Amino acid sequence: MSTPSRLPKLAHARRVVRRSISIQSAGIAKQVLSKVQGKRTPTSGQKESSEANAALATPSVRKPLSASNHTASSRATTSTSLKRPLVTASLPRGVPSCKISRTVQQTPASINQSKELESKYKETVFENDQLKLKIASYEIQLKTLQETLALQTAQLSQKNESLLQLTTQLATASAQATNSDLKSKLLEAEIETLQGTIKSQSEQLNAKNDIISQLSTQLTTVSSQLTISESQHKATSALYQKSLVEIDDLRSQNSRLLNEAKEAEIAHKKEILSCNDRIRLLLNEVVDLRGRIRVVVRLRPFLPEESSSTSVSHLGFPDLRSISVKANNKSSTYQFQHVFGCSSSQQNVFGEVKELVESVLHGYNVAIIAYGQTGSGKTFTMRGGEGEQAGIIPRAIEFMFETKKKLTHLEWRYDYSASFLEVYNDEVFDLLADDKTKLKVSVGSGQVEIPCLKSLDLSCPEDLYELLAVSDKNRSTASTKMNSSSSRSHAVFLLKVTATNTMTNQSFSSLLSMVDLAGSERAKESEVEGARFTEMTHINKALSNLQNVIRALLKKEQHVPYRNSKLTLLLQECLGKGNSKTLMIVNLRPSGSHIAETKRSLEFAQNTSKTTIGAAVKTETH
Ligand SMILES: Nc1ncnc2c1ncn2[C@@H]1O[C@H](COP(=O)(O)OP(=O)(O)OP(=O)(O)O)[C@@H](O)[C@H]1O
Repeated sequence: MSTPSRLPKLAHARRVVRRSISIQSAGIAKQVLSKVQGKRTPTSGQKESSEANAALATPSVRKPLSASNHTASSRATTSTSLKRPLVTASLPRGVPSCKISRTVQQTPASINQSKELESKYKETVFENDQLKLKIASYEIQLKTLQETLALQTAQLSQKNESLLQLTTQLATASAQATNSDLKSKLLEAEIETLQGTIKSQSEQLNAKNDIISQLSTQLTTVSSQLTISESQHKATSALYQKSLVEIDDLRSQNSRLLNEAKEAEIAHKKEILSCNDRIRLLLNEVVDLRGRIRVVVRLRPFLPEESSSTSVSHLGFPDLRSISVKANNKSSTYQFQHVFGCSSSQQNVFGEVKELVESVLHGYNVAIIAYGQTGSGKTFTMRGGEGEQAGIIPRAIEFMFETKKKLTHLEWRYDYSASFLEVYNDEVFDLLADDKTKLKVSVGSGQVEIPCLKSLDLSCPEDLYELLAVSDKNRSTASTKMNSSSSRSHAVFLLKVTATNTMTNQSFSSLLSMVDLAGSERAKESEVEGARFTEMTHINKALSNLQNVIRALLKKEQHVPYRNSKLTLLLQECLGKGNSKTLMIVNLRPSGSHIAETKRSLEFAQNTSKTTIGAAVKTETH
């Protein structure tokens, strides 16, 4: 802050300079006046008046000079008034004193006065010279002062510049201060916002604190509960440990009991199995007692289209095992294992067959053969329709799967696989194959072998229907006078059974053949010719050969002519060989118009079962 302190000094310097200039100027003016007076020799009144005029003619120096001038003037006046008398009052204004002196008469007084004036003049000249010297000295001083003034002016302008710079800096500083003000206002606003935030957060904090205090209370409650629970837990743990020991004891007891139970179960199963085996043997004996080749008869009902001739007066049913035929006033009665009348259901028929199917599950080979003239119901009996109309084949399969399930607990495992073939014109064809190619049949080591025959595993009863759907498409049928959809071939369904017992390591395989023979009819009655006649010839030849085989078996002949036809060759394993059992179902038409063929069928059936126990006995009455 040097500037403000310097400013008064500077003003003071200026005043000093101005005063000195005024004084000097006043001095100079005096000198000039004196020179002029010196030339004109003014009177004191004129001199005073000139001084006054000069003082008045110089307005710039009038005022500052007034004091000093007054002093000088009064000094001059005083000196004048002391040294000479005042005559100016008697002189008119503007009249020079010299002129007065010339006009005045020179007297001694005036000479003295003149001498006095002369000495005064000399004094005045001297004073004038003194003044000139003073003026010269003042001029030098003035010059010095001017130089000083110039120097000080330059310094002053420098200082002014500095002052300006300082002013600029001051302005900058003040702008910065304004900026700072703005910033501070912003900060204030920010602070205000922050204060608001702090306030809301404080409120939240308070709310949270409330929650915390509530939680603390809860925690205290829970802690006390926990303490109680811990003590309970300790008590429970002790109980648990005790229980664990008891459980271990029980476990060991349990495993011991389990082992005992297992052993008992095995023993029990073994006992059941041996019982089962005994039952099987007994069953087999019963089956054998009924005859290894058994025959049942089934009379089908009249069909809707046969309603005009519904009389069965030519047939008689003395009991469940007998049937009588009246022809040409001659009545013949035939006895069989069973005779099923028109009203017998598919289930009734299967009831007779079931024990043989069971024999297959016991390891015996079985053949179930449907025999009869065309249209007598062979296919219906073997295949049947849907639901209650289902025939022997689907029912046998169903029964086998049921039995398989039942025997699982005795550790028996059964696997079934099926083939379906037909013998047409003494050639064998696979009914499950895509193309109809002849199959070769050979017998090696007592077993029938058909190399390319398809065999499908049955995992459930439903698999059978897929198989039958395929075979139905391939079966050889034709429309004849006797049957609109007559089977022109012998259809043979083969079911191979493989059984193993994991407990006893027993295993066996057996075969169930279910045969739907082609219709046995006379050429004359069927009125067939050409290809149909050839078919019929082959059909009858095969049936006749079947009869021959059965006869040979009945007579226990050494040679059984199985090889005489493909049908008997195929069926030999189930037909008479080993422990095989055969059931023949002889189907009859109810109409009296087929009485001759009915009699022939009954004759054929009688011959097949003649020598077995319980076999049909032919009795004739007249
Ligand atoms: N027990 C029965 N109950 C009702 N209808 C039957 C019965 N037996 C057979 N039929 C019907 O009689 C007709 C002929 O039967 P099926 O075709 O089974 O004779 P088939 O002996 O097989 O003849 P073919 O030897 O010519 O093939 C069919 O329409 C069949 O539905």
